Amino acid sequence: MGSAASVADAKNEEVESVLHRAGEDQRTDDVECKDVLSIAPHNVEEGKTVRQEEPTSHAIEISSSDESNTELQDEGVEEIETMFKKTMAEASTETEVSLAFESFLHKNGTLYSCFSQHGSRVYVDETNGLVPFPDEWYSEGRFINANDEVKLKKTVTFIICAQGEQIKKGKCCLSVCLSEAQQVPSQHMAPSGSQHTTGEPAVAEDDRASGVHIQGKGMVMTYMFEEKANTCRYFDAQSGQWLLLPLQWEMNIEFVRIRIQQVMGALPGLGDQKEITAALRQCNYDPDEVISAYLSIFGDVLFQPAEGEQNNRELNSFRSHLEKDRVIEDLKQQLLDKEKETDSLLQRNSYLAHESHYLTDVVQHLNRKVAELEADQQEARERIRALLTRRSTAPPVRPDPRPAVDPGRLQALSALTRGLNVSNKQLRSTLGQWLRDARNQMKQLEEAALRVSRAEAEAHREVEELRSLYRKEAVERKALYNRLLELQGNIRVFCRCRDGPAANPCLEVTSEEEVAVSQKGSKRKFLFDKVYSSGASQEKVFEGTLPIIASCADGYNICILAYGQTGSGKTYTMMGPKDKPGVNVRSIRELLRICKEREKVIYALKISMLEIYNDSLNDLLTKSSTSPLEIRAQGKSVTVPGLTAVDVRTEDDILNVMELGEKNRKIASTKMNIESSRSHLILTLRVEGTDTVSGVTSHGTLTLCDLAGSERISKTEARGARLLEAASINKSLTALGQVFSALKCNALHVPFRNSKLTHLLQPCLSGDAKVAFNLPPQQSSIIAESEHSSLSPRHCTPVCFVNVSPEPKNVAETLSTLQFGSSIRQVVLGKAAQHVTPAQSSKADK
Ligand SMILES: Nc1ncnc2c1ncn2[C@@H]1O[C@H](COP(=O)(O)OP(=O)(O)OP(=O)(O)O)[C@@H](O)[C@H]1O
Repeated sequence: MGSAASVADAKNEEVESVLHRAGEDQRTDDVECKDVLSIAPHNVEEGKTVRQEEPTSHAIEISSSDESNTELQDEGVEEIETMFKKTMAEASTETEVSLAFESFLHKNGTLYSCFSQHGSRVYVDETNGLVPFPDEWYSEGRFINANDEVKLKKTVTFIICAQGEQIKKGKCCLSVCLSEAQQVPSQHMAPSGSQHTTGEPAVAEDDRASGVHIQGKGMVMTYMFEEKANTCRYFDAQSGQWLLLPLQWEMNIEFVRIRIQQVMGALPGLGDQKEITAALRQCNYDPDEVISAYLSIFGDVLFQPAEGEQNNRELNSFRSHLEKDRVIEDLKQQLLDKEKETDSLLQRNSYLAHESHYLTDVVQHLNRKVAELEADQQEARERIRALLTRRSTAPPVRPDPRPAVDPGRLQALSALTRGLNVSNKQLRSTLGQWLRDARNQMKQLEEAALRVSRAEAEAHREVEELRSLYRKEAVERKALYNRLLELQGNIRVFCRCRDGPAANPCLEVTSEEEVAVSQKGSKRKFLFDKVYSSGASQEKVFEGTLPIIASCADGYNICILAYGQTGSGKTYTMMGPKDKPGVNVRSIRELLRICKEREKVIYALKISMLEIYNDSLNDLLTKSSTSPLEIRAQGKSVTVPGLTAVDVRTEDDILNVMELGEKNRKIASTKMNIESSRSHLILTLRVEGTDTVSGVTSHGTLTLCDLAGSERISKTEARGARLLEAASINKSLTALGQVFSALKCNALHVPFRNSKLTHLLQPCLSGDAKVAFNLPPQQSSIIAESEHSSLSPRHCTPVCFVNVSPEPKNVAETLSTLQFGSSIRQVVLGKAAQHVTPAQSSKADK
């Protein structure tokens, strides 16, 4: 085994070296064929041409172009023969030489031709010839049609010729890549046969000339004429003409036979030589074209060698299948055509049926007509006959003499008629013109109306826009005005009208801010921050005071007053019935809610109630007081020593306290009010809040004051004690008016001490003596809360309800009350002060 292997290796090396040299020779020599399949002796000298023909048919011919170098040629021939004896010893015995031809596509785009033999591979380099295939290239590219390589192992017919004589002929098996084989140019496919035939000397040297034995004719000379396509003809001596050779004979000509062999060698599956001959004829005797034609038709099934009969059968069956398919296709097409034809015939048929139906109807109709006409004709004939009969019997009728016509009159009539006709024509044309004009005018009018309506809509839209703009402006103006008042610190005055008689009320609420009073035919209007009509609910009325409540929890003194004539609804507004609580209850409820909401602040609420009756103070939360209460003033701060102050936590606590105070209030029946309050009620709620975070303490006071009735004494018809009450009430209310007057004109002295009422209300109606500490905001969450809730000074200024009655008999009091309210509305109190104690000094202050 070892020796055999070494012998084989040595043989391969030799082949490889020959191949390598051949590559070099190809670069330097005038080589006719540069195909990598060229195999040449390494010592072929200059002047010799190594010619490789028909590489795809694998027939190799080596011929010399220089006849003078006979010795060298002989040497070359010997060497070639030796080499082939070595390398293709097996060829003659149909043994395969495992020399494989491959194409390698490098990733840089270059296609290399390679050979491999016994596992070693070389490739053809443009400059260096055959070079060992680098290992790294395996990962840098791929072999093309490597699979086909195995399939295309073919038996190679080789003929070695020298000086036109065949010196060696044999077969070997080589592997060739299909792609390469297909890429071989067809010009290399020149016929290789050089068999000399007997016949005409003119074509004796030509390989197209040949001879064939034809039955009955003997041996005839053939020649491949190069016409438009090659055609094989034989020379008919009898006729002296070149005649077309039948296939049966043609396939035996060497020229054709070689090509048949080539085709059959490449496609072992083909068996019918006659058929191949026919194909060759069709392909201009180009075996490559025939092979590719077969391959394109039957595919690579032809690479598999098949038994002749079986192969024929398969091919025939394939063809018959193809034929059948074609026939089926034709039949299908015919069927489609027939179907279309049938459709059109059916359509035509239905159209004709329709036509026939219609024509039948027409014929019937015509028949009826004919019958009618015949009947008419018959009748006419009978009548003519009757007339003829009558004429023959009756005397001739004389024509009536024509009436005599006056030609003059006839002419006049005719002229008149013509004139009338002309007039009529003119009238028509005038009328037509008028109608056209009228239509035009109508059209113009319609357009104008359309324009007007559009303009109207536009104007309406503009008016609406202006209105909405005006409303917006009014709201903004109002807001600005309110803001101005807030900045100034004006007392807020709300007017509430109670219900009255439906007929002739002296009061009229003209807008949300205006009320008008009619007296003796004249009307006076008063402006307030808000006017509530008799229908306004307790909730609605409270809404006006709601914003100031929160500031009490921030350490401001808040005061809400109710002023008005007896029976005008002051107590109703402030206290209200149980089911419709008034401002007092609602304010305290709101305050409790706010205190509860502020989790970081601990609030302590104390409530006290007193009345000012006949200019003396009564504690309404105790019955045990013996000595009258006195007011103690300390700067602008006012206290009532000994006044009961009850701690309250819940709404119920407050309601109970208020109920107790109400019970203790001095009430008497007046002519104006069955349950008239004869005293001023002052309910004070002190709110002390301690911030658990900063330790800052706030001291706010909510003062709710239900003043006694402001009626004139004469009207109450009071006597005795009632008279004294009334006088005292009037005095205190007058003092209140004087205080407001002084405040309004910014007087240096404000007479707060003229009455107990004004004295008690001093902290609410003036700048407060207790000045706020100048604390940084972060130290006081109370201040922060206050700022956060955007409280303006306005939110801390007093609120005064002026209650009025619409009854005409009370018009004077109503006017007086409204004047009072309108007057105090102009009082400017300035910025309210916040009462807070810082954490460090809170103890000292207390
Ligand atoms: N807006 C109102 N809606 C319904 N009833 C009202 C209204 N205003 C007043 N009243 C009723 O009119 C009567 C008199 O009202 P109220 O006692 O509140 O008047 P007053 O101004 O407090 O009188 P006085 O000064 O004499 O105490 C009460 O019975 C009260 O219920």
